[in-house]
Amino acid sequence: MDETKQYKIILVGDTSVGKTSILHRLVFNKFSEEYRSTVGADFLSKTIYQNNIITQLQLWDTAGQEKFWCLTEVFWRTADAVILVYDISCEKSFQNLEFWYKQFKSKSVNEDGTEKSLPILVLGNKSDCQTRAVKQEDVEQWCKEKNIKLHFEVSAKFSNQIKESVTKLTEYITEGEKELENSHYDVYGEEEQYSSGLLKSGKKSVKLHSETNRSEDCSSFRCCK
Ligand SMILES: Nc1nc2c(ncn2[C@@H]2O[C@H](COP(=O)(O)OP(=O)(O)OP(=O)(O)O)[C@@H](O)[C@H]2O)c(=O)[nH]1
Repeated sequence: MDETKQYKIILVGDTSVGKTSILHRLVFNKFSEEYRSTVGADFLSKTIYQNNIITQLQLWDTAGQEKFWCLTEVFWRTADAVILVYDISCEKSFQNLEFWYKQFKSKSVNEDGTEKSLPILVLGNKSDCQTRAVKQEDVEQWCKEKNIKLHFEVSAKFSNQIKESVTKLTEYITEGEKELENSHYDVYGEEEQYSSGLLKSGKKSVKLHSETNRSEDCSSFRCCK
């Protein structure tokens, strides 16, 4: 019988960087130019079949607008990985990665209060934009400082590197687990199958987190869309 794994992955990043668009591309293979801000958090699910392992991803789309952010320690306690998203055409969205990094670090603690070390994927979205404002090497340097191994530039609009990056993150989580079990796992060479479906739409109560400041976000600059 196939083994089944379930992972909860949380996307965070400034408003308008394209978190919802990335998930819609990944799950429904669709893209919309329209912008509707996320309130609270929603999740979409996706299943990956790989090496007789069925991996069910619960992908949480969170609000980039601080006033709609409502993620508590309890929510983060069950997280298996985080995706930090910035917009390659908006410098502020990259600068604010530090804010998002600190936010989730402060929230993702174990029950005994010790820090949880979650796998992190950094995505620079809107790689289709002509107006680049964030240098790839600056992001690489930032990732290096934080010991983050996974960084991709992606485009939700043109479906560039979305599937690949999330698959890589899934492999990374699985590898980490296997390492703990001290056994080998071959992640390459098997066909993947993706299923989609909106399982739940959450409009959560609003709680303002103001312990760490961040710069003005992308929405006020209206970067490349
Ligand atoms: N050119 C381009 N535009 C994109 C891309 N991804 C998203 N957009 C546009 O950027 C805008 C914001 O996208 P969303 O996916 O709603 O952004 P979000 O990060 O979920 O925003 P919040 O819900 O406020 O946190 C929309 O107008 C999208 O059409 C992309 O890859 N390329």
